[in-house]
Amino acid sequence: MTTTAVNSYKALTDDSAIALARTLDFFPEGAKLESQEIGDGNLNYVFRITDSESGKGLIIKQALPYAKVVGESWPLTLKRATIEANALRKHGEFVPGLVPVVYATDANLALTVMEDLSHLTIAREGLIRGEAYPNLSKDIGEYLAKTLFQTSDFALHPFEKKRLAAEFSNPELCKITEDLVFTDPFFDFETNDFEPELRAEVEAIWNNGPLKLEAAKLKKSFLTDAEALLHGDLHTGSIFASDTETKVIDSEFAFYGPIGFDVGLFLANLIAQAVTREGEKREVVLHHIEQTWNVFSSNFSELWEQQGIEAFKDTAGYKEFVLEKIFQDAIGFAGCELIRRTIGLAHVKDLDSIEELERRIALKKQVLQTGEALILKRKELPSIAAVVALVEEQSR
Ligand SMILES: Nc1ncnc2c1ncn2[C@@H]1O[C@H](COP(=O)(O)OP(=O)(O)O)[C@@H](O)[C@H]1O
Ligand SMILES: CSC[C@H]1O[C@H](OP(=O)(O)O)[C@H](O)[C@@H]1O
Repeated sequence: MTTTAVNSYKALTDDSAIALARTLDFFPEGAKLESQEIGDGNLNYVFRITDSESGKGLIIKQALPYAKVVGESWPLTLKRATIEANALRKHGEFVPGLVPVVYATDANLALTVMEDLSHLTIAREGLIRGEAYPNLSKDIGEYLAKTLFQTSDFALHPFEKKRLAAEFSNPELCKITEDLVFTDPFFDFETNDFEPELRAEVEAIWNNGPLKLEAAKLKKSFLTDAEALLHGDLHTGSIFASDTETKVIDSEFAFYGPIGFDVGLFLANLIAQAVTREGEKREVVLHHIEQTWNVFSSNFSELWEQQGIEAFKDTAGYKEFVLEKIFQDAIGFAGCELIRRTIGLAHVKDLDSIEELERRIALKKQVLQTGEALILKRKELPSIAAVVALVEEQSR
């Protein structure tokens, strides 16, 4: 059910969200509906509409014409709602169990109406509370392999791949990532945000020529390597989880980019969680880091063998070359994400919620060092086990 009425843009209120929900063929006529705005992200409104008798609910996500976290001084395209809904649907073709169902969209109102996942927890929140989420890395490894392989030139006719790349052209949201992940943290720019206790480490980054050169190369890859339809912002706050289920949401940053970007962002957010833990609880997250790559690469390899359409697919060494490039990109992108989540505009709660200043600063210094090492050593690290060993080494 896609809404067809021609509406001009207006921000929803609880009342208009309920009125809109009534027009969808979802709730019984006369149902007692309640609305709550539950958005906790940086950009959009999210209304949860529930039938107070049955408890049944749906989600209406609305993009604002600006970035919510900054306000009207940062205008932002409403087209991101269409990108998000279309990316959820496209990825859902390959991993139907790992994304929410999209029930309806309205491009003019910048709305996506989707499955209510409130029985799950945002993975970042659960991980901060010490949850293990036993299926998380297996599911995300599979999500990454299937969505990225199936939207790449290795699986699609070149006309279809280029049609999709044009459909998912997303310059304004890409610009946010180009600035906030790849540029601003490496310069003395106003958007950066860090504790005064980190100033010496931050200035060392701004003055580190070899590090900046590698960050520039990674930015170039992000700008130019149109390899597959990415999620574009795959952090643990974009994933709902429980012990048995995993669902990826919030794909408004989707575009055709380097496969390693989605992989690297997820790994970085696991690393930012791992460093906050000790003992067995840390081992759980370190295992997720290894398993994500292992499941991704074995699924990707299997898809290559069984469904690949590339003429060179059986040429000795080509698959290994492709996987090695993805691995090195992923490790470098993970390094950039770790740095930006520590000193850039948008931080992660895993680190920021540590109340004791001394511990928070010590862990942030460690994360910065890990980020730098991942960027600089990405071509020397032979395996995901070596990446985990590097994370461990930085903790000592
Ligand atoms: N399908 C859903 N079911 C239940 N809650 C949701 C759903 N989608 C989003 N939310 C809630 O809204 C919050 C913000 O959603 P998100 O898509 O991350 O917004 P933003 O684009 O602003 O980051 C999520 O952290 C979650 O709490
Ligand atoms: C001003 S956008 C900052 C930051 O927010 C986005 O994340 P989310 O929408 O999940 O909160 C994205 O990571 C951007 O880099």
